[in-house]
Formats: sequence, C-alpha cells, structure tokens
Amino acid sequence: MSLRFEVDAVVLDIEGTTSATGFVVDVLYPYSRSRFAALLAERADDPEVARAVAGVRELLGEPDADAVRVEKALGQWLDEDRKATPLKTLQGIVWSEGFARGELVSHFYDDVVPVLRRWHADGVHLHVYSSGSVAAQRAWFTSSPEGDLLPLVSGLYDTENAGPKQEPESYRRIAAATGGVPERLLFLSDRPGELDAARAAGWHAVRIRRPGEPYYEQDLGGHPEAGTFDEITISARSNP
Ligand SMILES: CSCCC(=O)C(=O)COP(=O)(O)O
Ligand SMILES: [Mg+2]
Repeated sequence: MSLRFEVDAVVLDIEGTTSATGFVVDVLYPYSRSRFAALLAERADDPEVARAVAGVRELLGEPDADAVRVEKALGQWLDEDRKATPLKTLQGIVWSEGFARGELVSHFYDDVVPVLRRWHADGVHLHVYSSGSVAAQRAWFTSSPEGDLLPLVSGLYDTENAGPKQEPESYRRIAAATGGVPERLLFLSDRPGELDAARAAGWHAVRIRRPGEPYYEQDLGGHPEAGTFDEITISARSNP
C-alpha cells in the first residue's frame, strides 16, 4: 500500500511504530524494574522522584504508601504495560542514566531511520508523541544504533506536557505548541485509540501495522494503514 500526504509535520509514536514493543518490554522494562528500589530508597528527596512518587500515591488513592508499596505498584503497572505518567517519569530517570552510561542502546525498525532522514532533509518537521517521558524520548533518539538522531526531531511530547494519548485535546495541544494547523499534521501510531483521537482533532492519521506487534490483529478504526514507513510519501509545503 502506498500513501501520500501533503503535511508540514509528522508526529511519531515510538513503541509499536518506530520501534519494537518486544524490545521495550524485554529490555527496558526489566532494566527499570531492577533499579526502582534503589531509586526510591536513595533519591527520595530528588524533586522529580518525589513528584512521581506523589503521583503514584495519588493514582493508588493511598497518600501514605511507603517505598515498598510504591515499588510494588510500579511492578504491577509494568506487568500490565500500564502507561501511568509517574511510572513513565521514574522509568525516564533510570533509562536516561542507562543510555548515558552506554548500558542501553535503543531500537528502531530497519525501515524507520532512512525514511526519517529523508523526510527531515525534505523539510518535514518531525515530532515525537509517546507515553515514554520526554527524558526517555530524548535518550532514545540520542542513543540509537545509528548514532544520535535527536537533531532530526523538533519537538518531544508525552502524557505530561500534552496529555493522554487517547484524548483529542492532547492533539490540539500539540498542534498549538508546534504552530501547526491540524490538517497539515500527520500522526503515525500502532494503536487505534490514539489514531481515533488524532483524527477527531482534525489530523491525518496512519496506522502502522507491523506483524508481531500487540495491536496487529485488532481490526478497528478504519484508518489508512502502512506496514512500513517506506509506504508513506510526504510532500512538505517548502518542497512540493
Ligand atoms: C523511549 S519511550 C519507551 C517506551 C515506553 O515506555 C512507552 O510507553 C512507549 O509508548 P508509546 O506511547 O510510544 O507507544
Ligand atoms: Mg505505540
């Protein structure tokens, strides 16, 4: 299938779209799980850690939850792949340190990086919108197997600065932040509920449907689909 869009910017989901969910779940999740206890015990006074812990307690409805209870909740949310913002904040802290130490290198599907480079060279603005925190996204793009990809990216959005990914209002916020008009924005994601929200905000939305990904079999939404990024052609305004 070949798809063509005239847009100024492409907004990218990460897990299931640019990158394999299996890598996130099998490599990144265990990495964060094994470091949460030390993070909660040794850096409870770090303002970002304290804010995230307060967020965990709020989601639990347990204002007095101690570090053991908080760690247990984080572990359960990891098991469920629940995209809870405080979990993502804490993961972002440990992952970005792991990437900086060279203990982690991110993953991109083979088709993705050449196409991102081409779109960028053609004047298409690239933004990221992921449940992974902005800190995690920055580290992910900086420490790729193909070197530092962060210069390709103009903006990073997560559930904290944009809002939940399945709500149209979040896409309106991103459009306002990028200065883009909805009909000149294209969102790529594996998850039908996110694509529905982007479409409801007036964006173009393409479902990236890769074999082996969790939403591959789900057949809802009626969105245009692509199996790889090569199937999508973008004409930017500056480069018709
Ligand atoms: C570098 S982000 C790590 C992946 C992650 O934790 C996540 O939740 C990604 O979810 P997405 O919204 O990109 O599907
Ligand atoms: Mg995804």
